[in-house]
Amino acid sequence: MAKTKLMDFDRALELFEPVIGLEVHVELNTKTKMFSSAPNTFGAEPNTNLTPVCLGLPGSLPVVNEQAVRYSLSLGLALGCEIAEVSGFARKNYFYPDMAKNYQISQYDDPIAFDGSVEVELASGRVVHVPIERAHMEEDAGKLTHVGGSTGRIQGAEYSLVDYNRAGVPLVEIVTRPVFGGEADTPEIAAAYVATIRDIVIALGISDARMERGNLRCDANVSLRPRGNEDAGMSVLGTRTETKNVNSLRSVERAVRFEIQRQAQILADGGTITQETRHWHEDTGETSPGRPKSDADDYRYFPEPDLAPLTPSRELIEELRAALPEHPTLRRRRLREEWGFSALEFQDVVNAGLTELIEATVGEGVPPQTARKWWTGEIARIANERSAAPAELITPAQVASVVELVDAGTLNDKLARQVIAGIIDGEGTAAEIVEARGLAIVSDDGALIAAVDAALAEQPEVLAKIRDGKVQAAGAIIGAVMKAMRGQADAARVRELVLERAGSAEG
Ligand SMILES: Nc1ncnc2c1ncn2[C@@H]1O[C@H](COP(=O)(O)OP(=O)(O)OP(=O)(O)O)[C@@H](O)[C@H]1O
Ligand SMILES: [Mg+2]
Ligand SMILES: [Mg+2]
Repeated sequence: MAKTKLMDFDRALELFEPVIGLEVHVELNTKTKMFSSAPNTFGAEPNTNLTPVCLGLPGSLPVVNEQAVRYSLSLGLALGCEIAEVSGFARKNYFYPDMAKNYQISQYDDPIAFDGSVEVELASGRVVHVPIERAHMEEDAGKLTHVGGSTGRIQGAEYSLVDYNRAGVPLVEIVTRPVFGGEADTPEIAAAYVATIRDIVIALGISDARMERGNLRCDANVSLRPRGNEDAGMSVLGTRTETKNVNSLRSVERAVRFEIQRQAQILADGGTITQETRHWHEDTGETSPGRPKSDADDYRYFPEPDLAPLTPSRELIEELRAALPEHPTLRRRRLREEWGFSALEFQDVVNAGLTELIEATVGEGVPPQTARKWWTGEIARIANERSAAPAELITPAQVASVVELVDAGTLNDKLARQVIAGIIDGEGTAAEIVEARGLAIVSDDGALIAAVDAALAEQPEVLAKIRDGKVQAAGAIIGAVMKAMRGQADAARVRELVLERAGSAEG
């Protein structure tokens, strides 16, 4: 495939203002599906999580999942949306083999939540408010696997397999209004917005939110308009493309950036943008055309006759509002300040998914920087080595018990690492491991002095240097003593003793 002609990104921004709109689909982690009692679990044998409702078999009737409604209401509230007093379901009619019913139950002109705003913080610290048009409930379709052929798509495949386990899984689609005002950071805004949605649904506990599993998927709409229209708002918008199902944060950023550069080149060459869906290719970093799509796509929406409208009570809404968790962006800002971490330190913690563990460890009385050091250091290293999650290896209380022994002078950091390894291997409590492995620091000066004297006697040239006032030479002796003590000594105390004994040793 010929490489797509792209305009330099900075040049594209000189000529055009990028406008983006994001549609995020969130799969809810309810026990059962949106309209049936079929289990909502990932990874089951294909076509086993099914009831007649999932397949739309004649005579089957959908029933709304109450948990899914509560989750959707909570999400709507967390997005700062208004909640509709009455909202209904509608049939969106189209044919595709991943959908046995030939229609998807969705919401159309009366979504459950609308008119919200999400605060998004960029790496630079800039805060952007992304306006939310609507969040509506719908059901997921099944999953197709195309076999043979080279496109990975239904066209050209030898045959395709269909798994309806996902058909009927509850979804919320969150749709933004067009986002203006991004410049060089428009691609980053897109990724940071999706990250914030992910954080919100995780904080709410309503979705597993694993993008690689498709629990959270983003369609990225991008258009450009010539400079000079910045104040025109919605009245002058360029033609958009919609890149479908982008499934990582990095890909969202790359796909938006790519579309800006691609569209800019076409427009600058006097061409026009085709309104279409596009596919993102992780390997080449490019998008390719999908199907043409007009705003007037006629899905023949009509009210779902088998479902009554949703009329959540004021009491329920207020109950859910009161139970909302702290907004993840605000929570992060608060924790960062409370812990006194640098932006980089904090970002590392967030990226490693260690925020909650560090918070719990601090709750056990460990200073934040100490908690950070152990979780991002030794524990993360072992977790990585064993492809395990840190939380599965050791608890915050266990980490605190090790830190306590360090503070008490029983352990130094090196010994503490061995104790942590012992805890992870199930050898017992920190105290038991110190006892069983004989790990405690030797605080008996008698044993230390003997080791220091022996090391000084072995390296008379170093001894002479120390006596000449070259104190930095003591490092060699300290090292030898620490080695002789198998690390079980307090290095600061050893240093004191080395200087003391060198001064008094007879030459
Ligand atoms: N000219 C434009 N440039 C960039 N974004 C746009 C433009 N026009 C609309 N958008 C954004 O595109 C998204 C359109 O999503 P919406 O769900 O409303 O419709 P759709 O993509 O036509 O339908 P479907 O849900 O079937 O994909 C919204 O986020 C909207 O803000
Ligand atoms: Mg949409
Ligand atoms: Mg769309």
